[in-house]
Amino acid sequence: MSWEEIIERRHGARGTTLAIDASSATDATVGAGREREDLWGWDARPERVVVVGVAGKNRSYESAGEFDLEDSLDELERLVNTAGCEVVGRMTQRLARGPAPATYLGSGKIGELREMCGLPRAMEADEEDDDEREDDEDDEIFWEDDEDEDEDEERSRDRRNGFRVDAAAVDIVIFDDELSPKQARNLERKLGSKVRICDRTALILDIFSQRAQTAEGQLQVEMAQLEYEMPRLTKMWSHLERQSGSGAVKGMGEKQIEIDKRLLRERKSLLNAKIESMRTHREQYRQKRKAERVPIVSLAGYTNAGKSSLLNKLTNAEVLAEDKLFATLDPTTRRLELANGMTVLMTDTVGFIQKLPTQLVAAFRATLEEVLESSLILHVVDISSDLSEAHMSTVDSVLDELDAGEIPQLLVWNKIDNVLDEEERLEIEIAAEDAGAVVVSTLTGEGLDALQDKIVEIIKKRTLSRCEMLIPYERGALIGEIRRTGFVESEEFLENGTRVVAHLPVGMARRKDVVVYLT
Ligand SMILES: Nc1nc2c(ncn2[C@@H]2O[C@H](COP(=O)(O)OP(=O)(O)OP(=O)(O)O)[C@@H](O)[C@H]2O)c(=O)[nH]1
Ligand SMILES: [Mg+2]
Repeated sequence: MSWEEIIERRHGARGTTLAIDASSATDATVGAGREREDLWGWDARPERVVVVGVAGKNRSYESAGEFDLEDSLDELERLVNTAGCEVVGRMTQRLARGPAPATYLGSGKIGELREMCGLPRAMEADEEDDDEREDDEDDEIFWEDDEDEDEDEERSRDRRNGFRVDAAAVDIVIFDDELSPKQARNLERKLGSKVRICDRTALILDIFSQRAQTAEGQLQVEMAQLEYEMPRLTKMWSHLERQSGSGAVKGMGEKQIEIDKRLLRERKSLLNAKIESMRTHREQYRQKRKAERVPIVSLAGYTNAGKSSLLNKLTNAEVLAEDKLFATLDPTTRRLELANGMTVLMTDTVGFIQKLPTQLVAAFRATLEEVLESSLILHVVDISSDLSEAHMSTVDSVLDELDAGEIPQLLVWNKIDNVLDEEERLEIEIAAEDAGAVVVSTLTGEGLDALQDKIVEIIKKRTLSRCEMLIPYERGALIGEIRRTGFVESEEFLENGTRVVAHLPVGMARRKDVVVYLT
């Protein structure tokens, strides 16, 4: 049995957690679904989702630069839509100490959630078991309602009213944080078999697995999915044990878990080997590039900030740029000739998001190694978003996690064309000066010349050293190379060669074999 089959058994017949169909992950979701329904006579409507989030009291959501609970759920909804599903309801709760360790939500809220899913508020007595009571005790110790709850309830209800909640039709409940295996097990029991549960991490992993184009990307996502599934395996067999209570079945369940775990472990080492060999290949390629001494400029930023659009605009690349989260997964590199003739390699990368699954960060580290080698990171921000500060700090912390925090960074505040209010625009421009950011619009082209100048200036300052040299006439070709990798400040034709003052990459500036250094 392949590990996909194991996962299939756990998540239901259609494979992935959400059963996303590649064709449904487009804007035409509903239309495509309906068409198929007409053709085949079966219901292919998008799956209906209720999103659920919990906030802790200890976070001050009021300060700028942080996502509040509703923002985070808005983003989760966009993820759900990106995955081709439809959000029909939303539920929030503020708990003094954040999500309840046993059940994520407090028990009162779980009743409400059951109602939202078309189930009776209270569980039937025979649905409860020993494990359950123990969990409830846990709840009492760990969660208390916040005094602000009334106000929060109000907000939550407001938003919820905006949805078409047809209780009986809820297919999946998606939680805004990664659920621990214990939380997932308890919630599954409390919501019954009609409704599937899923969390933010599994949702993002599903989107990634749908979108990965290259073999390497696919392997990395599969690896991350394995890491996610491993600790959760027990869950799918424990119901057998509970139902029968018989020793024999219990034994069988345990045995099956062992077999599954072994299968997953084997798959994991196979993946590891494949990833490792691709890495070696990539390394060779990188060495080749290094030998060329062309500086690398990476694009990093929150998902949907406009990284691919910027690469396309500057280099006429044709990378897919669209109004979807995680449009880009696999890195693309293009040569970019800057205004003064200097060439850089510009690399587009996967976008970041808050609560980015750690399994993914680990799995994508190999791809993101390019970022680590770059001379400059362009940190692209959608400055027209209300959450731009929160996005920036998320990106900074992911870059830190990848050990890229020390690489020179240039903030590129994009989508300025979206800011129509003059006063707001002015404020952004003033703030940009303080932050050393360049304000641009990849849509209108505004600010892109200034951006290129700034890239040149930084690369010149950070990675080039100024030298004055005499290049013999027979080595004239070298001047072409100097122009490509650095800048020529002045040239003067002397008797025994050309006197050149130039800014060169450190490696090149030491080529004493062909150059006579004057300073
Ligand atoms: N109004 C406006 N829209 C923009 C601008 N730049 C990009 N967009 C739009 O923003 C959306 C996202 O752009 P992408 O270039 O795909 O963003 P990305 O950062 O590559 O996103 P991921 O690959 O998902 O991480 C697209 O719909 C673009 O058309 C801009 O300057 N102004
Ligand atoms: Mg992109």
